[in-house]
Amino acid sequence: MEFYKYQATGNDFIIIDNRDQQFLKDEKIIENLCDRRFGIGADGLILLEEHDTLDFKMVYYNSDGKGESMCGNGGRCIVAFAHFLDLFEDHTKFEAIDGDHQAEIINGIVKLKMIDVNEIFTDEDDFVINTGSPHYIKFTEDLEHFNVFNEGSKIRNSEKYHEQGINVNFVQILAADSLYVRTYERGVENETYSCGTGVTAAALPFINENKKIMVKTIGGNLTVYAEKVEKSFVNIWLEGPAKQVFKGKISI
Ligand SMILES: N[C@@H](CCC[C@H](N)C(=O)O)C(=O)O
Repeated sequence: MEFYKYQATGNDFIIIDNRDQQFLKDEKIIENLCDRRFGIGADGLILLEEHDTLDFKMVYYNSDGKGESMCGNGGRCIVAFAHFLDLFEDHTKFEAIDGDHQAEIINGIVKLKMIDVNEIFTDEDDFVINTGSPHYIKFTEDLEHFNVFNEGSKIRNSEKYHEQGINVNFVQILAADSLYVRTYERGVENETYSCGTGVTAAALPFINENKKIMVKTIGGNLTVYAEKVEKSFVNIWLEGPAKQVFKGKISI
């Protein structure tokens, strides 16, 4: 079976064209394929499937083989893959676990429309925001020297969150429209180089008259656009590079 490897600001994914439904959706197989020592290695695995009315369907799994949430960087990668497969010209619409998404691609830069966010919850001094996947947002200083793995896994495995899990984003404010974000991802159970839904969640509290927030991650830069309408955030777009890295054959 043929697979492709894509990365979007260092968040990396195995992508398989599953329009023929040949891929066996088995948690252990997906976990093994994503293993960086015994498999191909990736933060997640994504299947591109047929859709009745839209260009395609995205089926996402974290590297632990479980798939219960949306992946923003994975969404941008599958748009680049669908473009590579000639499924659309420059604008597309596809279905993911959290609903339908519009996207566009220009010169390898993918802009993905995210779901509307109707509420920002607080947890002590921190925020909890669902952008298709659940995110804990904690502000910190000197993020470069911060222990994201230790502090992130503490919150993710805390009594309040351990059952459902949560992605934990540490955010340093660089300017009114510029952030640095590092994320401990549930389902990878480690820090990843970037998390699209996490970057989006981190940017939303900064959206007011300012509709564009630049976000630095370990793997590169992303831009979040959104509009605030009363307590809700609408017209949310995540923009950044998404790239095919290689292709190969799975021998299982
Ligand atoms: N890397 C992703 C987020 C993937 C989902 C997350 N790990 C979860 O389980 O909620 C992104 O770019 O959004």
